[in-house]
Amino acid sequence: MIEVKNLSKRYGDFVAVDDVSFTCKPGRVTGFLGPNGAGKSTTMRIIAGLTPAGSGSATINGASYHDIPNPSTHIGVLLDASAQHAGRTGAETLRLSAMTMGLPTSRVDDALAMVSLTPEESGRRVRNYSLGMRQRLGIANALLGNPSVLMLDEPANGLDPAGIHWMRTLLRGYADRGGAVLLSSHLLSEIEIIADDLIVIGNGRIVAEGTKEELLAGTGALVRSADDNRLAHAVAAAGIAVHPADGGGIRAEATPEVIGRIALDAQVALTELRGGDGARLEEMFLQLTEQNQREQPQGA
Ligand SMILES: Nc1ncnc2c1ncn2[C@@H]1O[C@H](COP(=O)(O)OP(=O)(O)OP(=O)(O)O)[C@@H](O)[C@H]1O
Repeated sequence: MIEVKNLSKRYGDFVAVDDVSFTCKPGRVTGFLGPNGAGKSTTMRIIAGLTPAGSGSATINGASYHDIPNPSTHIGVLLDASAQHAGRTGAETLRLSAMTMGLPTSRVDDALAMVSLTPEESGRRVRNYSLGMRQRLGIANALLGNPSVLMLDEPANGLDPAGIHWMRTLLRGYADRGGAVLLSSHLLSEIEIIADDLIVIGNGRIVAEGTKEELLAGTGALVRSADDNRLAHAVAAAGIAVHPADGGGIRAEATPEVIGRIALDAQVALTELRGGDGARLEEMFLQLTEQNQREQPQGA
């Protein structure tokens, strides 16, 4: 598993990762969600030993990357699927990787089979690969050493819905066999499909974490009515927190039953009433994204 404790990283005065702690557990697919520039790649690069931590620690199965004798047999990493050599075939790419990692080249066929790349496809040059095939090849590369931990930076980037479902099946199977997966995304919709657990990061800090069910359940109610102002006053008068909802209507921190009862008493006709459906996570994420766009450092 991956354990990150009080990890921080500065670039000059800019704090890219700020006291980040989380655990990525065996048997679980953990989604690392945050807008562009939130600090996901920096955290992953530190875990993979490519960027030194400012302070704090990141360990894989209890040891930091540089202290593991043959790291690729513990952690498979995909940080940039477009970084593969375009002139080599997929199979050549993997054979070279296997040799570099000191692994038998027999692992190449296993890894290709795991990501469903056919012999015809793996015999093609990478320059002729679709984005989806590049992602598959990158994941095959990460799986070569039969590691117990997989760490993938934006693996679903650019994949179509079928590709995303394929990835979910692959990662689900891997986690069901006891593996721990950490994958990042800047899209809530991707993470919702693929991950079991979520870590949400914004401006270098963890802002929410928990199981997908916990975070997406939301406790509130979304309500639209003939008179949202009057309803909001009635809800507030009942001592319930109320906020404007994205796209109109209001979001109240109570169950739909309670809100329905208040609307009835206040004689406000409802046009829509439903459970929060993760609206809070979505709103929080939208706010983070907006905030982040304002707070990008100069020249970054
Ligand atoms: N080598 C560097 N020097 C200066 N600033 C950096 C460096 N690497 C990253 N940063 C800054 O740190 C912040 C976090 O970047 P990071 O790449 O970790 O974010 P991210 O969440 O992975 O976003 P993205 O999805 O855009 O890759 C960004 O503002 C970025 O500009």
